[in-house]
Amino acid sequence: MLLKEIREELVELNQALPANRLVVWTGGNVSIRDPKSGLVAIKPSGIMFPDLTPENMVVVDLDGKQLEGDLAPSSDTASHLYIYRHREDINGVVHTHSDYATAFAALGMPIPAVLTAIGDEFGGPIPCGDFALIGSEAIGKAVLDAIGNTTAVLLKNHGVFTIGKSGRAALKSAVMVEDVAKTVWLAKQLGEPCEISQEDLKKLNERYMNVYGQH
Ligand SMILES: O=C(CO)[C@@H](O)[C@H](O)COP(=O)(O)O
Repeated sequence: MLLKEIREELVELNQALPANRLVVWTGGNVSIRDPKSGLVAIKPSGIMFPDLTPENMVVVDLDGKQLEGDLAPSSDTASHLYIYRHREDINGVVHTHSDYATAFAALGMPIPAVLTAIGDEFGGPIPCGDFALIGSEAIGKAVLDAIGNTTAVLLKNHGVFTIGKSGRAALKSAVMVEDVAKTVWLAKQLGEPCEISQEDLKKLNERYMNVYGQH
């Protein structure tokens, strides 16, 4: 069986979606690209998260040819693959419908850069990309058209897509998006949140990426 360790990690990352309250029922999906082979492992479509196992993960090549797995792959497979084909630096893609971030998406509204946590993690506002129908690579194109240099994007009327150098990095971005979306939503109930300057956003992001934590 191909990609044993990646399959195990992929189950863990997919199950982290409901555990972090980023999805309900069978919503959302995670994929990981194996940097060595270039193959992608992705969640099967419409399966309850507790029923995901390393064996029922689906392995596809970058053109979408199913190499392993008996179940149909995630509905968003073509879009994940579009992202991997166009971004060699990305090895993890996460899609969620997390509540607060998706409320912004329902309005087609970016999340403004009004918290240091947004500067740290995203370096600026979290953009909102165009509406795209589910089932083709259109969502992947909308993600890359809007995402710029950051790791998260809202898709209008839909939800959240995040990308990362690894599946875990993409998951972290998805958790952070929901956290800041909630705080910004709360702030908007009290008034108009204050934007952080471009200069300070850049400084926050550089410190977080290069100094924060253990180096
Ligand atoms: O919103 C969508 C489709 O983009 C998904 O999040 C589905 O809700 C889950 O689809 P599968 O990955 O299970 O096919």
